[in-house]
Amino acid sequence: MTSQNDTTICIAHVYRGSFVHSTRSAAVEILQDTVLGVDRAGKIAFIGDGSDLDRLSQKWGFKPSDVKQLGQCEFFMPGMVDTHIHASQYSYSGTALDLPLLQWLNTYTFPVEARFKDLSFAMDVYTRVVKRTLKNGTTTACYFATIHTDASLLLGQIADKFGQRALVGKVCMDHNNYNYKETQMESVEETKRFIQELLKKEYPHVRPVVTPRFAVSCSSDLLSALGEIARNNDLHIQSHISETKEEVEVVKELFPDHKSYTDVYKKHHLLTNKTVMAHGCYLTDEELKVFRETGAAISHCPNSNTSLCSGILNTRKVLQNEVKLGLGTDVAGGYSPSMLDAIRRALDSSKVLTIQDPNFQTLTFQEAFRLATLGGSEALGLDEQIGNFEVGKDFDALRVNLCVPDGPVDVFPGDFYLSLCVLHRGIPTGDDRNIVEVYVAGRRVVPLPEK
Ligand SMILES: Nc1nc2[nH]cnc2c(=O)[nH]1
Ligand SMILES: [Zn+2]
Repeated sequence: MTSQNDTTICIAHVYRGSFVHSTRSAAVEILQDTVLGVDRAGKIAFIGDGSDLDRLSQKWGFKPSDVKQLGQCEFFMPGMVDTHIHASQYSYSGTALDLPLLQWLNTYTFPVEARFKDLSFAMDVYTRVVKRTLKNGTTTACYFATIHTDASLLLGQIADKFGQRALVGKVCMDHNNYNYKETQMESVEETKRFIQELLKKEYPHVRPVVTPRFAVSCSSDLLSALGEIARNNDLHIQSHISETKEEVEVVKELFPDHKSYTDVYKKHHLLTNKTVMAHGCYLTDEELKVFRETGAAISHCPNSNTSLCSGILNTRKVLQNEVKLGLGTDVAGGYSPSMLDAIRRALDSSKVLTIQDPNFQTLTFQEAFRLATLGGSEALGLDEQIGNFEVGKDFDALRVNLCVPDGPVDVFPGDFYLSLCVLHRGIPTGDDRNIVEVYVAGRRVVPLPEK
């Protein structure tokens, strides 16, 4: 269907049914019997009431018979935003979780990442991780690749091919015990080449992100150079911060002239309103204040935090400090590529804090849902474009069916009307089988192409 109305917006698709999303004022809002139109550019052109269909069809120039009606057990929710995932670690996810972070990196991670010099290995792993995360409803991923420029460019190409929205980072590190590193000059030059070549491709939904691995593996000169590259090109920045106590101590020794771990990144111009830092388990109130002032965001990676015994992020404190917060899978420190898992782990880890202190205000299910969608879009500075169903935003959406044959969720007759209760049941028990279609900027990307 391609209809053109008098304002020359061409409507490509119209859906009718239940929609659930977060807004600035409501952690979860359920829109029953709603009609949503998507234009040819993949943007949401209108949202209206089902009872108003005739008027909407005249105004927007579509035929009521072209409307795609959702089933009784179905609803649309916004695509999920994974604010921190290592595409290059996907091949060993679910294994090698028996060491603390710094040993884990040297023992398992760096040897695997070193293999990405081989583009055929990179092609295999990156193709699988993009397909797997899309099937699990990740419409936007903020990826770490490896130090290899050409393999990192390949990740961008694969995300574009399968239609995933992605920030892709060529990892930078010039300081490390293991033989997986670059010189400072190589790191800077290759980062510039990566940015230039990725931008030259003009992929509509794939952008480069400046990626110092973390302060432990970067010299001060490299951090400064990367801060400057990000500023000169108005780019996103991603890294890790305060994931474990041991790491915080190492950073203190490496950067004795800095007030805190946060101060290291701030002084090197790496904390901006386009920065997302993973973990942050041990950030002090003073450091959180710096995050708020700079507009930098935190990616909460609960699966990884428990799998590597790193720590527990106090999400309530982060939210109370008005620091932007999203969720990340942190594959392969986190063993699951699924953002539904990230929602569940965020709730679990918050409950552990309540067990330790009954006065701790546990994260609600609704808040966790928001972190995975609108919160993630805010953390990546993409909330003008994605994150919920608002007119003018891109239609990044998941069509969820709670009653798929042989699916993991049992829906009872009284549940058919979409309610918070049904949603509440679907999130803890549902999985990728329930995500029957995935859309990025209006394009259907799941089911995946056959070949
Ligand atoms: N979880 C995790 N933390 C890191 N800190 C520096 N590099 C990494 C990594 O690859 N994974
Ligand atoms: Zn990470």
